[in-house]
Amino acid sequence: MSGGTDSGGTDIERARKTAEGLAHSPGFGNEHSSEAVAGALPVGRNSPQRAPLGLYAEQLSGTAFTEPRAHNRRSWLYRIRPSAAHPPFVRVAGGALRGAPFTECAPDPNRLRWDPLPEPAPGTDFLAGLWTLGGNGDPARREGMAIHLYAANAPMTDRVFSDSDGELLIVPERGGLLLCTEFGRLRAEPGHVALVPRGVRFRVEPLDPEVRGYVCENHGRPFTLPDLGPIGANGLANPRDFLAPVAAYEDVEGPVEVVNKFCGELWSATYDHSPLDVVAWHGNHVPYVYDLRRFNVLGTISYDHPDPSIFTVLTSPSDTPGLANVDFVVFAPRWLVGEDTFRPPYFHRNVMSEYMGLIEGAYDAKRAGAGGFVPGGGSLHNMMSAHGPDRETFERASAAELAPHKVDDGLAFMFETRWPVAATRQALEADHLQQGYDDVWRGLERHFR
Ligand SMILES: O=C(O)Cc1cc(O)ccc1O
Ligand SMILES: [Fe+2]
Repeated sequence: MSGGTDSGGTDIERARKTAEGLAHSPGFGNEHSSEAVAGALPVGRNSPQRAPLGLYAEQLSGTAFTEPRAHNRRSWLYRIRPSAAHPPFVRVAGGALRGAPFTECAPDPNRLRWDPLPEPAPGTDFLAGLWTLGGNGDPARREGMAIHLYAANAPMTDRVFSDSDGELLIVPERGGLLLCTEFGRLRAEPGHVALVPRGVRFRVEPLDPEVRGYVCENHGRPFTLPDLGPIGANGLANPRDFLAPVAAYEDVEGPVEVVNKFCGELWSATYDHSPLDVVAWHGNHVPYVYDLRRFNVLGTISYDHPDPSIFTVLTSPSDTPGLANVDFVVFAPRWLVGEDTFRPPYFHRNVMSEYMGLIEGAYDAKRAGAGGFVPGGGSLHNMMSAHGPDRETFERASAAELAPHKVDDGLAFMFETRWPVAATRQALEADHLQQGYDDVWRGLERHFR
């Protein structure tokens, strides 16, 4: 064993220790390079006749070879054994994980809201703890998205996961995660987001006894930073705040299960070694973490409530300019100063479909607390469904004195997608689906005279 990492201990104490002081390679979309052993990365070419130190060279593509340079994503991995050395994959059960096409139930035009997931059974790891709420599109056509939640209390032991159907944007809400990936290790705490690119193998170790959060599975084009247009050269999420890992490999001989999500189903093959055996790598198809508190929130300094696109952290573009396959949007602490303005989110009907989650505290359009919009819960406002501030919020904000006011009691987010989200049967039949959500808009008085 060498290379500056241990052989993948799996208890929480050990994970916490190894997560502290992790080194990173900063930047978004740039060419990173990293080697855990000096001299492991070939110089001046990707595929020398014999790669350094007896390693195997392997390319991992996130975009077609021929996509424009500005969109192209790929990495070169230098590993102890090539990924190709494996027995056949066989279908395995997916637990509460569901995949597109989402045809179990008719897409529902009603406003829906859920409480947090129930506690998982002891020994539930991240993969077993994934629970699919719904989705749209088709991973086989590389379009659309899925919304999952997770609740786990155990490390993934002797197994790793990879998703051929898309990249995974992980949004921890409770407890920290250590992500052990082919590219190295990342730590993601509540308030951070972590992205695992399409096809990258990884294992999750909880850093706390109970972990919980959300996952956006993006079947479409990889998330990128939104253009800034007239905002200028800086603002929103700044590229240097995205942190890729540095190379850290496991040299483990022994059975490790690789579970692969492929066209909506899970498949498994047991390798005779750890596939997290990448000693060096370079490229731009890489995992990363981003601290949402670094988001540079912009908004009005005159009047009116800007559309929430101003809060876009990451966007997965579609083939139609300006139309996202899915956007990831954050509602971070900010000052509200709009004059003669209804300051919370307005009433609206949106052609896009909105799933909202809450990482901590409260959201400024909805009542918090039991039966309201609570951390770990979520709401789905599908295409054209009428929503906006609940009655309490409307009444309060219509009467409020408009002094400058800081909204700093919560962190909410939205996955906003171009197509309606069809909820899974388990989501529509769940005990934690709130009954009577429509009532939050009941009693909005007639004031017209
Ligand atoms: O529905 C929501 O709460 C999300 C949202 C927020 C906002 O500020 C404006 C529009 C919008 O859809
Ligand atoms: Fe909305």
